[in-house]
Order: sequence, then structure tokens, then C-alpha cells
Amino acid sequence: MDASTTVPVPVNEKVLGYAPGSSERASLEARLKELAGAGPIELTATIGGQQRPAGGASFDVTMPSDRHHVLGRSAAASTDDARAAIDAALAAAPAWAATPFDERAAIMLRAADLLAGPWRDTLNAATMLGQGKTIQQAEIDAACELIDFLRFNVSYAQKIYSEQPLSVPGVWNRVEYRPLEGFVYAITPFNFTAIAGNLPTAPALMGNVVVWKPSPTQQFAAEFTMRLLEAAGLPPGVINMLPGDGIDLSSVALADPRLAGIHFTGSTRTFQHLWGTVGANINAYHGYPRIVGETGGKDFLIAHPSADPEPIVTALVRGAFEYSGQKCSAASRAYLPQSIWTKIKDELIDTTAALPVGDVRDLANFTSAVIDERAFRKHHQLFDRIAAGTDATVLTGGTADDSQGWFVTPTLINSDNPQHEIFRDEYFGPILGIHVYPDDQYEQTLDLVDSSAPYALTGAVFATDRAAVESAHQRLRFAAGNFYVNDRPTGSIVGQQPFGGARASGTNDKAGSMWNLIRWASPRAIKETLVPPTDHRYPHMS
Ligand SMILES: NC(=O)c1ccc[n+]([C@@H]2O[C@H](COP(=O)([O-])OP(=O)(O)OC[C@H]3O[C@@H](n4cnc5c(N)ncnc54)[C@H](O)[C@@H]3O)[C@@H](O)[C@H]2O)c1
Ligand SMILES: N[C@@H](CCC=O)C(=O)O
Repeated sequence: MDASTTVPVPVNEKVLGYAPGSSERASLEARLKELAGAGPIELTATIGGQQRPAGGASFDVTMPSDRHHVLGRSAAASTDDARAAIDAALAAAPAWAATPFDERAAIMLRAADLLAGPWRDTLNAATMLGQGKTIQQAEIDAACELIDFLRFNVSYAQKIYSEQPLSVPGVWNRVEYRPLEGFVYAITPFNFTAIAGNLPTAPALMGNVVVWKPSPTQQFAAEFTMRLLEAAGLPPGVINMLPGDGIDLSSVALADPRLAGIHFTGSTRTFQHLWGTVGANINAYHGYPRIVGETGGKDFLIAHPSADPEPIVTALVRGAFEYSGQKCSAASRAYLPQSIWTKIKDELIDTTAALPVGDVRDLANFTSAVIDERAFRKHHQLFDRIAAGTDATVLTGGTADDSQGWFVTPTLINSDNPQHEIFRDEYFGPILGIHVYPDDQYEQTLDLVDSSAPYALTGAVFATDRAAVESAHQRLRFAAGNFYVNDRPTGSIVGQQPFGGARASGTNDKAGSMWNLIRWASPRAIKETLVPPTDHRYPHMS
């Protein structure tokens, strides 16, 4: 049975400011220099606690804002690596499942404290360099959100374990929250070091063993995350990290009868492919694999004519362009009434055009390059389509330059056609589509917001009129799993805004919450009769 001792009450990790002259800035800058100048480091697979080069095709991890700067060299996991990782995970499973909850929890809490202290600069600097994040964006992700995931999950797990059924005189009923039988396959995206750390550690906290495949473009920070977990005392084999694109790994892992679950965050397309493969293999498994996936978004901001104009500009600039729009939560379509648009148009265009965009090592920049050549080309093609079409206008931005890094300028695109692709497709970049509607058509526009895109991840309404807020709550009830009133639709905090969406945006199991952790437990109900009956006859028989 799992322990019911108390665990520390979690508190959100404080976001450090890195202002000029601060001690945290000096220490971060020193670590940035060290990691950037370390020469390409070898990025290995970790199988059964052993670091070893993976056997597949090699790849480089480079800086998005300085694309010729190679940070690390790695190789994709081969089918042999995949089999070895699954074997190592399953070999570790009995001892890990038998490890008391308190001991598992202590490892996660220690990882959180190490990250809050001596590992903070390393994970922040690795995330800045490898994933192209500014310090603000790295700090809220690689430091604070991952620390929060580790601490809050311990507290949520304890709540789950303490949830017990009724016992009656003569009978003791209990529920044992067993781990799943088999291994969990955690597949993580490039854009959040915290998500990459949470997806393997959440199932591991619940007693599961994991094969973890980070994104190739996040492999630099993933390498340090794996070392951090080892430093915290994670036993060999509990989490096995395999680099690469996942093709060979999936050919083995998704066909393995012992696949117990998939913990995925990434694009809708990849998730649908994984789900389809599991469906096709369903007769092969010992059980029904749990499938948890948080995927894409086309996140909206709608303003009512009663809204204060000024905060809308800030919400749009931060919501759309922080981390160059590479957040699943990024505001990528805005619906503004004509009266507000008239007031904010110039300021929004001027502020967007003036955003400092450049190398992440210059801490004065607001944002940087997009993640890789694929993302860069996707945006280039979008700009070509917009230029060739007649129903959308670039208000600012619309250019891309790869001479130094994968730079795409923060871009505002206006269209009167609410069915235009800019209001439907996820680009995952610094692109904000703007639709201006007549002031008297707020209600109809809410319906447009609800129906124009297949996703339902995040959204925001700006209004001072309470009836307008209420109307948005009702009409957009299923349009977002995270809904914001008078705030930008990004920046959820663990423990405050449990995160996830439905429709094409995922299974909405809310990362960093009890609802997610419960997916990694297989409850066993135990009834113990204290003095068993000795007469088979019922009263009606006498
Ligand atoms: N809803 C959320 O909480 C959330 C959070 C972050 C990112 N996202 C979404 O993630 C996407 C961006 O991330 P990305 O570009 O890394 O997504 P992606 O789908 O391209 O990749 C995600 C992961 O899947 C892996 N992958 C791809 N094919 C695979 C296969 N056949 N087998 C195993 N692994 C495979 C990738 O290598 C990567 O590790 C966006 O759509 C964004 O909205 C969603
Ligand atoms: N939880 C983050 C988004 C993660 C997706 O990329 C936010 O709310 O901005």
C-alpha cells in the first residue's frame, strides 16, 4: 500500500527577474558562456542508468538564433536501443513499484530543490541556447514550471492515494493505486523543458517505469534534465532516455505487448498517428494502453466594445510574440470590434514592429528565432501565400531571414474573411491574425470564434461589461480548456490554472494535476472481511 504520510505543501517557485546588476543575471551569463563555449558535447542515450551513444543516424543540436553554432552531437535511437530501453525499464519495474511512495516522492522533491538551486542556471542556459528562449521564457519554463510540476505532483499523488472507499462494520475496504503493468512511453515536444521533464516524471512518481523520447531540438536541455534526475537519486532503468526522431523507437515500442501507456505532448498530427498505430495494434497488447496527449492550438482573444483598449495591446503582444509564438497557448487569432481597433491599431503595429528580436545571449531581446529550418520554411511559405492572395494584408512583419539564425519577424495579418487560413491553422510561430468586426456583432463573432478552428486549447475575452463576459463563458464553453478573462491566453501556472484542451487539442487530462496523475494508476479494490460467514442460507430461506 502507498504511504499516507504528509508531504510538503507546495508553493509556486518565484520567478527571478535577471535585471541588470542582479546576482542571478551574473551567474546565468557565466553559465551561458560556459555551455555555449563547451564545443559540441556528446548527447547520449540513457538506458538502465548507462549513458551510451545511440545506434541510429547522427544529428546536431544547434542554436536557433545562431544556426551554425553546434551545441551537441547525438544520434537517433535504433530498434536495438529501443529493445534495450524497454528491457531495462521492465527490469527496474518490480523494485520501483515496490518502492514506498515517500521514497519516490523524496527523489522528485530533491530534483525540484536541486533545480531551484545549483541546477537552475544550467537548465535555463541550456534551454536558452538549444531552444532559442529569452531568459524570461526559460525561467518560467525550465526553472519555475518544472520545479512546480515536481513539487505539486507529489502533493496531488498523495491526495489520490488518500482517496479511500467506505468501510462498514466487519469489512475493511481499501483501494491500492498500483502502477500500470508494463512501461509508459513518454514523447515530448521541443518547446517546453518543463513538459519534457514532467511527461516522464509524472508516471514515474506513480510507480511506473518509462521510456522517454525528447524532441531532437530539445535534446540539449533534455540531457541535463536526465542528469539532474540521476543526481536526485532516480534509480537506473526507471526513466530511460532515447534521442532522435522516434521512428525506429516507435516501430518497437508501439508494437510491444507491454506498452502500458503513452504520455505525449506535441502536434495533433503526430498524436493522431500514434493513436492510430495503437488502435491498429490493439490485439497485441496485454492491456489497453492509456493514451494521454496534449496537442495543438489556435488560441484566440476576443474583445467586446466595453473593453479597456490599453491592456489588449499588451495581451496581444505578449500572448502572440513571447517565445516567437511557439507556445501551444499562443494568441494566434484576435477578434476586435471596430471601435477598439480604431483606438489600438497604430500602437499595436508600432509596438510589434519595434520588438527587439535577436540572439538569446543578448538579454535585452524580447524574442528570438524560430526553432529550426522546417519552422522557418513553413513561415516563408505562408508569407508567399499571403502575398499571392487578395483577402489578407500584412500590417507589419511578414519577412524572414536565415543568414544568421531562423529569424521570422513578429507579424500582424489582417483579414475580413473569418474563414481565412490565418484563423484556422496552427503555424506555431510569431503570426497573429486579426479580424475586425462591427461593434453590434459581438454575439455572432463569439460563434465564429467557436467554429472557425478545430482546436480548443486556450482563449481569452476582454470586456468590462459583465453580461459580455457571461455570454463568452456560455458560447465559448467548449472552445477552450483554459479560458482567460481580461488576460492573455498564455502563461498558465501549475497549481493555479491546470492546463490542457479538448477537440483537436488533446485529451484534456490537465498536466500538473490529479487528473493527469490518475491516468498513471491502476486502482485495485480490496475487500477484507474480518470474520467470514459460516452459514450459506439467507433469511428468506427459513
Ligand atoms: N497542448 C499542450 O499542452 C502543448 C504543449 C506544448 C506543445 N504543444 C504542441 O506541440 C507542437 C509543437 O511541438 P513539436 O514541434 O515538438 O511537435 P511534434 O508533433 O513535431 O513532435 C512532438 C514529439 O513527437 C516526436 N515524434 C514525431 N513522430 C514520432 C513518431 N512516429 N514516434 C515517436 N515520436 C515521434 C517528435 O520527435 C517530438 O519528440 C505544437 O502543435 C504545439 O501546439 C502542445
Ligand atoms: N502552459 C503553457 C503552454 C505550454 C504549451 O506550449 C502556457 O500556458 O503558456
